[in-house]
Amino acid sequence: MIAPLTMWDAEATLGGRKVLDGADVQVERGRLVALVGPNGAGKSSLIKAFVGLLALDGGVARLNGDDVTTLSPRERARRVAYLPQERRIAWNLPAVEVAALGAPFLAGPEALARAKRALAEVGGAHLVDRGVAEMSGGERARVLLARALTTDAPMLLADEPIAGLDPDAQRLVLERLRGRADGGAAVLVSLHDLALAAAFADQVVVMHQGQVAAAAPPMEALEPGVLRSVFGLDGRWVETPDGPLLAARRAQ
Ligand SMILES: Nc1ncnc2c1ncn2[C@@H]1O[C@H](COP(=O)(O)OP(=O)(O)OP(=O)(O)O)[C@@H](O)[C@H]1O
Repeated sequence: MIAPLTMWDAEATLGGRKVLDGADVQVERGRLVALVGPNGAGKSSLIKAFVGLLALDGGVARLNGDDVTTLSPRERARRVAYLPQERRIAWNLPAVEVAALGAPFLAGPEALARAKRALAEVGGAHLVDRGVAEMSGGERARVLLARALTTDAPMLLADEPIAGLDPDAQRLVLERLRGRADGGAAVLVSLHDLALAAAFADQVVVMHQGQVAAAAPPMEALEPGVLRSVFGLDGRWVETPDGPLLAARRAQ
């Protein structure tokens, strides 16, 4: 059966620069895939291409078998929840109303109830009635993540969902995303923390200069050769009872 999220041989250009250069990615139902890579590697571009916000020059991005560019915005929104890297929210609305925007297909009270549940899921129950313009960056990030979870779509793409969160919240959010995958969703998440990627993902896709440098179970994808050639790190993995730890220093 075809994976819900599939991208083949994707090519894309921004400002005259090739930002995707033959990228292949698949995310199966029930899987959490971590997208990692240095700054500028093309992670956001790849995620945007999946939701149809970046046009491909070549290749194809499919949502449940359909080329994303053939789907209406409404149909895209039904199929995929998207958390952009950009955390700006223009209006100072209460958190619950912002989170409810993730469920435009539901009646108001139902959307608000689901939004409240999603806020509680990400440790934001206390934020429900607070205006989003009067929040810290990490609090606002939780509200936007709740908006994506409110969608309840079978595919979930999150661009750096744990950036700016405290260590406890980082793990909480990854546990929730893991939970969505365990519940049957196809989840693709870009991350900079390689140890958390290794701890939570079924598979790690390493991007480098618009290409997929490795795609495999975490330890295999993030082997010392890849750590050195892609990230410039001399690194090795140490197994601990609490999960794998990365011991690393900048390569000389
Ligand atoms: N609007 C734009 N115009 C021109 N070039 C862009 C634009 N947005 C991104 N780029 C370039 O595209 C390349 C890929 O950027 P992208 O944001 O996909 O990387 P990323 O892996 O998500 O990086 P980061 O970890 O820093 O978020 C980079 O070289 C970047 O400079």
